Formats: sequence, C-alpha cells, structure tokens
Amino acid sequence: MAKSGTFNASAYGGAGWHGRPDTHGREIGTLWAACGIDSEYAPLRRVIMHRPGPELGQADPTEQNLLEALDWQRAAAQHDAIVAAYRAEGVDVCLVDPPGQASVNQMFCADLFVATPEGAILARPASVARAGEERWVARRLADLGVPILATLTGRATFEGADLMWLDPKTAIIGRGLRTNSEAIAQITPLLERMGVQVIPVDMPFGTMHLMGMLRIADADLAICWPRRTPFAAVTALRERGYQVAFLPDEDEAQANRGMNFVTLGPRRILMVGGCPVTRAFYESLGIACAETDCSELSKAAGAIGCLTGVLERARVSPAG
Ligand SMILES: NC(=O)NCCC[C@H](N)C(=O)O
Repeated sequence: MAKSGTFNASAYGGAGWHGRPDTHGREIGTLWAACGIDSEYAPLRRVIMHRPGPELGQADPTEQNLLEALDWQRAAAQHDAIVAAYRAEGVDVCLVDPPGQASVNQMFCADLFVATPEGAILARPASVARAGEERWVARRLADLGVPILATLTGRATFEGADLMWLDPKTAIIGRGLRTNSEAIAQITPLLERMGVQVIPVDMPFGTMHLMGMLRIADADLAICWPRRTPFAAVTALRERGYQVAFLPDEDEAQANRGMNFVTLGPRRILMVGGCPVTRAFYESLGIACAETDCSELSKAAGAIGCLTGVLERARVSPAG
C-alpha cells in the first residue's frame, strides 16, 4: 500500500536518502570514464582519431583549406600506420566515424575538442569548411562516457590545438585566426572554477594554431619556433622552469612539419619522418623519437599532432 505522506520518504530527504558525496573531479574514472589531462607530457593513454577516406579524394583544396589535393588511399594507409604506432605503445585509439561521408578535415581531431582534468571542452571550428565536425566528436565522447563540460556559443570560435597545459594549474590559449576573444571569455571561467589560471597569448597573422609554435616534450622542456612563438608564451614557460629550445632549421620543420609531434611520455615523442636535422636536435635534448611517414596527410595542412585528439594522459596532480 502506498504511504499517505511524503515527509520522511527517502525521495524527500528522509531515511534512505543518500546525498552524492563526491566532487565531479573524483567521479572521473568511476561514474564517468577515465579521461582528462593536466599536462602535455605525462604518459599518453587514450586518443580520438578519424581514419580519412574517400572524402579526401574529391576535395577542392582551396575551399577545404588544404595545401594541395590528396591521394586518399595513401593518406588512409599513413593514418593506419599512426594508429598502429599508438597501439604498439599501449595507447587506446578510439575512432570517430561520422554517418555518411565525413567532412574533409574531420581527421584533424586535435582541433575538435580539448581535454581538461574534468572532461572535454568542445571546439567551435572557425571555418565554414569545418563547422559541425565537432558534433561527431561530441557523439563519440558521449558514447565513451567522457563528460562534455562546454559547447561554445554566440560568435565564439575555438579549436583545441590552441590550448595547452603548462602545468596542472596553468593553461595557455592562443588567440588568432581560429580562436577568438569570445571563446577565451567563455573558456576562462570554466577553467578558473577548476583552479586553473588561463594565460591568453596573441599569435601572429599568417599562422594557424598555437600547436604550430609550441610543443611540450617534458615537465621542463618546450620546443618553440624562432620569432613565431609569442613573447608572453616563452616568458610564461621560463617562469615555470622550462628550458625553451628553438628549432634549428625552420625550412625543414616548415616543409615536413617536424614540430607537429605528439608526446608519448616524458621525453618520448612520435614525429613525422623526413626531418633528420630536427630529429637530431630533439635527440640532443634527450628526447627518444619514433617516426612515421606523414607526407601525404601533410598535404591537408596538418600532421600527427593535429590528427590526434588527446583524451587521456596519466595525471600529474591528484583529482580535485
Ligand atoms: N592543429 C592543426 O594544425 N590542424 C590542421 C588543420 C588543417 C585543416 N586543413 C584546417 O585548415 O583546419
């Protein structure tokens, strides 16, 4: 028989009611899937990628923001090799598979979200060509059980490759062609609520992402591009104890995207082939380099770093 009164029923706070005890941060890995990053160098655990297909073959390079036309089968084979390299390292690769034919640049998953210690912030890509790619990443994140902390609104544009973690309490975000002030205004309070300070830096006209001018290989080692990396970024790195190493050969890095690497763990990277000077430079800094050919994929104006949406790394700081 149903009780006549509700007072003291558990649904109204009576006996049997148990309030949720944990913070959101501590529910990551229990209620939510294990995910998130608080550094750019701790051991890589999980990534999101999209295997390119025939969508690349029919693309108009100018309309789709590519450097030149691609041979999609060659590009797909190079992508398979990157995925295999991650899997051989024990990294879990989760593939995004949009319904129907994918958008041409869907494969550049690093641009479509950014991982925080408490879940993902969805990108709002800046170009017409890429608008909406974030929907398929959102769907995959939801399937995986990764919390989506924000979808940017209004006129905000943001691409994940513009945000990086200098340490667990500091994120740096590049303002330029892809990420605007409105996006920074929306992201900043979100990160501040996690106790993270946001350092906005302005990027030069004619550049694409912060990723193209700053890569972090270890807790105390950053690779930067001479005269391209913002002054405020180099200062912030040095203030936090980083050695800032500037690329020795800009032509090689420009032609073959030698800086577009992914850090697998402290001083261990996966980089593109065809950059012997850059690789020797990295090795002189104590970085162990694995290589994979990205020559076809690079024609789309990105390489390994851009293709890899980093979803989880080992944590430097305990969950809050
Ligand atoms: N993070 C990256 O550097 N992404 C490369 C994106 C290339 C793509 N064709 C674009 O213009 O958005």
